[in-house]
Amino acid sequence: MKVLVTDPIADAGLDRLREAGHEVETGYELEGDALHEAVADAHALVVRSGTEVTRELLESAPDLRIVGRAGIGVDNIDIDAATDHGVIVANAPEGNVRAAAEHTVAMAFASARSIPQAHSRLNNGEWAKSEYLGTEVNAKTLGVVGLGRVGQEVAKRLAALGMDLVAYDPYISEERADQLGAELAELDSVLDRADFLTIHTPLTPETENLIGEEELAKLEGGYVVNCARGGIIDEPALAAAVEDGTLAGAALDVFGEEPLPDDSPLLDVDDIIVTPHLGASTSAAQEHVATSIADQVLAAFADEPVVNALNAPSMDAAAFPRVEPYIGIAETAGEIAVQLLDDRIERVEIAYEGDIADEEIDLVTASALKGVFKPSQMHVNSVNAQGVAEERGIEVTESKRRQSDDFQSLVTVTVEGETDSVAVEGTLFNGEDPRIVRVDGYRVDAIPGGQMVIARNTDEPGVIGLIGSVMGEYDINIAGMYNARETIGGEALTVYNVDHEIPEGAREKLLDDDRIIDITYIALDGVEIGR
Ligand SMILES: NC(=O)C1=CN([C@@H]2O[C@H](COP(=O)(O)OP(=O)(O)OC[C@H]3O[C@@H](n4cnc5c(N)ncnc54)[C@H](O)[C@@H]3O)[C@@H](O)[C@H]2O)C=CC1
Ligand SMILES: O=C(O)C(=O)COP(=O)(O)O
Repeated sequence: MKVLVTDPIADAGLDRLREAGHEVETGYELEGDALHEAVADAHALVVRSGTEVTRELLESAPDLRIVGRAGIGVDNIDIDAATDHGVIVANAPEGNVRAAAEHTVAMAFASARSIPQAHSRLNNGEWAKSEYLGTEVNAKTLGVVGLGRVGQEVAKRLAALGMDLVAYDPYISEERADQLGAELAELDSVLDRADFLTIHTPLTPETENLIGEEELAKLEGGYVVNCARGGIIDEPALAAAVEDGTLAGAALDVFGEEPLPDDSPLLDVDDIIVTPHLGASTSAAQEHVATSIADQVLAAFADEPVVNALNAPSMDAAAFPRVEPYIGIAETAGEIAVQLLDDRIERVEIAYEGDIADEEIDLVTASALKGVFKPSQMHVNSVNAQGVAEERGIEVTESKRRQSDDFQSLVTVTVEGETDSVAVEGTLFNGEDPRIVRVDGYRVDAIPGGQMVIARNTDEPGVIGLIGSVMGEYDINIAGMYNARETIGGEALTVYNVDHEIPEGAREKLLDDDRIIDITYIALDGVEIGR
């Protein structure tokens, strides 16, 4: 597989991918057409904040399985477009949290004590001691906007340095805030009370320009630190507020446009200090995020759950082995059911009975849908299966029942149209052998894999012989056969596991016989998740 890495990541991550046998191409300067060309045959794309992963870029990458963000923020990735293309997007949400929090604390101090300004004066030979009178953080109030992972780490550190905490975050529980000793309040109240305001939300449509001229005015006399994302604070308004003395200072690590252009108004103001998006740039953080993303790329290649997938079902690694066999069973059941349906598909129901009902089954459901859509040749996988169903107006339901009448666990995929409905049931024998045990009401015992032929025929002597001899004529070896019937002389269904594809000629020959109602050939490639 080819992994294209377009922003610098730690060698530990690159090595992990290479050691697993993959081709790793680094292209840190790639832009425009060169970037589109490089991604054209990539199976994974690894980025940081420097690469815009747009819909157009994803369209240039037909083989792409995963975009790995070696860091937290994914505002540079069009996740909806990735989902539409069946591409997993995963980030590394933990590895750089402490680095970002420490940088925030450093920036708060640097701003409050004018460290960069004083340093620069001294480098110029000026001993400007009398010009710098700083502010202590002790006994001041820290306003935190976004009390998530980074915000909490900042809050803990600055609380330990004597600050009172007040936070604005509509999506965090009162209980969690209490544990941190933070009071939750509305944004206006946080702005009124804070001496230092620190931003830690992601950049989203909701947070874009969250802090504008009016908000900055409420913070009068205070300091602003932004180590989250440019675009959350209105930059011209911030430059003006610091310039005219409404604010004491600002410290910024992130900007609306990166790299920060030379003519940015932020660069002309002495009390605004800046760093070039360094929050995550420590060796420990970089090593951690690079290896985390490498592991997730490898998981995606191996069709295993991707732990920090943002647009695909993910699952606890310990539970995966218990669920994995059902992923293949459900896909097969979906594929068989839809091919036997004599109708336009309107609903899919996936029913879980027995032990499997206690597990996280999102991946299994996605896989059943993948099977349902497979014969349509659409590019459907566990990432976009739900979306494809929705787009097509196909209703998807799941049901769970702890008891199972005959099996330890049973997964039933039912596809329904206006007038027809077909259910296919699968289970694991002895906890390890996957079996399809019922097809459209007929009890069978078929191995879900390889190539299968499902014959529906009238139940009368000679039909099985006929099918056998036509298969023989076309050199098709039968590996297994499971026959079931409704009533004597009624309709029968036979599942054949075969070693070769059924040529159209054989199918037609069989269908020419009145006793054969239908012949469905299904080539199954077994468990294949993520693609
Ligand atoms: N400067 C740098 O190098 C780094 C920057 N970051 C930035 O920091 C951001 C936050 O990272 P984490 O704390 O790990 O994310 P997180 O998801 O753990 O926390 C974000 C918090 O913001 C809150 N939030 C969301 N919308 C909000 C709104 N409209 N108003 C108030 N609160 C809102 C959420 O409820 C959540 O608690 C990232 O999205 C990234 O953009 C992260 C790491 C390094
Ligand atoms: O992890 C994040 O969200 C960051 O902002 C870090 O960005 P970077 O990986 O240094 O480009």
